[in-house]
Formats: sequence, structure tokens, C-alpha cells
Amino acid sequence: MGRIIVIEDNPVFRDHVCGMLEKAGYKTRTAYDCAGARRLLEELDDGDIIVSDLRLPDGECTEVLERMREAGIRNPFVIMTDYAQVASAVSSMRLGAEDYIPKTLLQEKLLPRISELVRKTERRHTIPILERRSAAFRTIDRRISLVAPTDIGVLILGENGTGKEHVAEKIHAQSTRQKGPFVAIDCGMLTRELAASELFGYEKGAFTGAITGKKGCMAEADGGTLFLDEVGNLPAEVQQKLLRALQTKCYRPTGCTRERKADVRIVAATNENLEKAVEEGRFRRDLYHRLKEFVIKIPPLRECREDILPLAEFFRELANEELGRHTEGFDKEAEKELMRRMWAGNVRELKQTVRSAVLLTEGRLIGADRLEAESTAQAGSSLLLKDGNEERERIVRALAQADGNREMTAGLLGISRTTLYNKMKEYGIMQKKSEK
Ligand SMILES: Nc1ncnc2c1ncn2[C@@H]1O[C@H](COP(=O)(O)OP(=O)(O)OP(=O)(O)O)[C@@H](O)[C@H]1O
Repeated sequence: MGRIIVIEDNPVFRDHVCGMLEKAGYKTRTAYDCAGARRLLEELDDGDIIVSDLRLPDGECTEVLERMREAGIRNPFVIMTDYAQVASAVSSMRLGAEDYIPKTLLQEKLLPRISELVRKTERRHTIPILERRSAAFRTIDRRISLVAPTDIGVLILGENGTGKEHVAEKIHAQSTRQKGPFVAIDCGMLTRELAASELFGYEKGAFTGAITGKKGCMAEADGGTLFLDEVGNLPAEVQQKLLRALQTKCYRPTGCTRERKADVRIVAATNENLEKAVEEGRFRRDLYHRLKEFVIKIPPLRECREDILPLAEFFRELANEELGRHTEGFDKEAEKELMRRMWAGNVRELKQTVRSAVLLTEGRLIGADRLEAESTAQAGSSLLLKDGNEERERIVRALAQADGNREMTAGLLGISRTTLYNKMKEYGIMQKKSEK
């Protein structure tokens, strides 16, 4: 976890903010003016987050922000404002500030916002990836390198757990937008009521309870890539709004009278047959065509058998590090077993199986008896309990155990993330967007 750089000229307020952050376990560094901030920024680490007062003795912090963004430094920047400064703070968001928080609301807003940003930053910097070398993936890599530098919309098709999000990140990393943000949103988690605000944001006072405005994913992804995971679940009203935003590069946040511009490249992914969703009237044909300008199909792991052992080795070493184990490999029987399985949950299931095998192994070699029973789940199917109440409770418990991380929760329950989303929707289990 990185540090929080607090830039504030009022020493009492600065100590107050640092105290709050340190009590929550964050390390802080401080500066009191733009010049000091610029010096600190020279030694900025990837995971650091900046929280700054808007008006500083030698200028506005937006000058620092602007300089950072020009230099391609994308660390999150949150602005603290007095009531009278809200208008300029809003305009600073166009320069790439993540958020502004009125000082009067700092107590309740700062820590949740910081923990959301920490999760996002950590996710981008800590998931190690193995370059897959199977014939199928070499073809996929060629397709990625062809499409990445263009602004063509890409639709990634594949079963759950095949690695669609990594492919989207790769497209972004090889694009001319690589210095811009990569914002991922799970459309499967968006209720009809939430979808428009999450994607397009809203103005302060747009509806009861909208005490501050919200930026929305479109604005967050401005200059970068917006990854719409499980795009087939996007509610109809939002499909229309998204299509318009793609066609005109303009959109209107809820409650806002003026249009906003957003230069966003969309990469979408789905595990369902969108063609069928179009025929059944659940997905707009025009949006479908717009999203699938270029299609990348990711085969299930069982069809890329050359990748199984390299991935298993990769996950074994990761798990060694994470769990403090010293396994050195799989024995012959375990290798045979890894190759024999169908991996209905694809790479995600392989990763989880290897991780728990590492945990269970005391010697150097992992034996076949340490590989948990094969998942009987068909991709996308549910294997939970028949009794609804019990099932709901189990999901809530698993979410708490996994500290809100949905991937880990799905892993604990032995189901795919999509099934988890659908179940959460079905049981009305709410979760904050930051809890991913
Ligand atoms: N090449 C790879 N190297 C290392 N880990 C990988 C690789 N591909 C996938 N994974 C891991 O497998 C899991 C599933 O990957 P990812 O979330 O990208 O799949 P997905 O197809 O987007 O899944 P879903 O459809 O459920 O959203 C993640 O934990 C991811 O880190």
C-alpha cells in the first residue's frame, strides 16, 4: 500500500487529516504549498494518493495536478474544499482530479474514498500475469497488438474466469491511451436505478440525497479505456445513453443541463450469447454492433491444454510467496490430474485449486491428493443451496470473510463471479462499488 500525500497549509487542519489517516493505518507525507508538493511528487510511488487543499499559499493545487497529468503521472488526486470553492473544485475534475470533498464532510467521506482508491490502485499494480504461450493465445496476442493502437471498440467473448479482464488491460496497455486511466465496471452489479449514476455521474442535488455530485465512470475514464464487464447485463435505459455517448462522445450526467465531453475507448466483455440477447430484445442491436467492431474470443482453458501446467507452476510460485510455503513443484500424478480435469471455472478455478494445494502441502512436491475435488459447475451455473434463506446467509458470510472482494467471495463459494452477481441481485444484497 502506498502513502497518502497530504498538501495543506493550515497546520491544525493538516494534523487533523493526517491523524485520521494514520489512525486508519495509512502512512502519510505532508507538504504545505505547491512548491513542496512538487518536490514530493518527484519521488512519488505508483501506489501513492494525493489529498490536497485547493488554495495554497503559492497558488492552486490544480497547477500541480495539471503538471502531473501532463507528465503522464496518474496517481489519484483528491481535492479538499471550503464551501465557497466547490465550483473551481468541480472544474478541477476536468483536469483529472479523482474527487473533491468539502472539508465539512471530511470526517465521513475521506476514509471511504481513500480505501476505494487504494483498492483500485492495488488491483492495477499487484495482479501478476503469466504470458500464455499456447497457439490460441499467440493468435489472441497478435489480434490485441493489431487492434490496441486504434480506437476501435473491442468485444471480448469467453466463459467466466478465462482472463477477459486481463485481455482488456493488455489492449489498454498497448494503446496510445496507456498513460490514461483504465476503469473497469461490472455491469452485472448495476441495478436499473444505479446504472446511469455509476456510468454517467450526477450533479449535486440531482435527486434527494445527492449532497455532493458524482463523477461517474465515463468521466473517470476520460482519455483512457472503459472496460464494461458482463455488458449483457446493462439495463435498457442505459444502453441507449451509452450508444449516444459512443456516437457523439458527449453525455449528460443526471440532473445536469449541459452535455459533458468524454474521450473514452470502450472495451466490453461478456460470457453470454449477445446475439441471442439481441434477438430476445434484451440488448440493443445498434449498441451490439457498435461494441463488436472487433471481436476477440478467449477459448476455455480445457481448449488450451498447453497453458495448464505453466499456469499451475506460476500460481504455485505466487502462492508460495503469499502463504510463506516452499513447494518446488507437482509430482507426476498431480501433473496428470491437472491435465485431466475439465476446468469448468477456467483459469480462476485452476488458480484457486493450486493455491489451496500449496496451503495443504507440507513437503516439497504437491501430490494429486492435495488437489481439491474438481468443480462440477458448468460455466455460469449455480451450485449453491436449495434453501433460499440459507443460501443468502452463506453469501453474506462469504462476502464478510472476503472483506467484500467479490472474486474471493465467488472462490469461497465455489461459483463464478457472474453467478455471485446474479444471486446478490436476486437476494437484494447490496455492496458498495469499491468492494470488488
Ligand atoms: N494469464 C494469466 N496469468 C495469471 N493469472 C491469470 C491469467 N489469466 C487469468 N488469470 C487469473 O484468473 C482469474 C480470472 O481472470 P479474469 O477476472 O480476467 O477473468 P474473466 O474472464 O474476466 O472472468 P469473469 O467472466 O468472471 O469476469 C483472475 O484471478 C486472474 O488474475
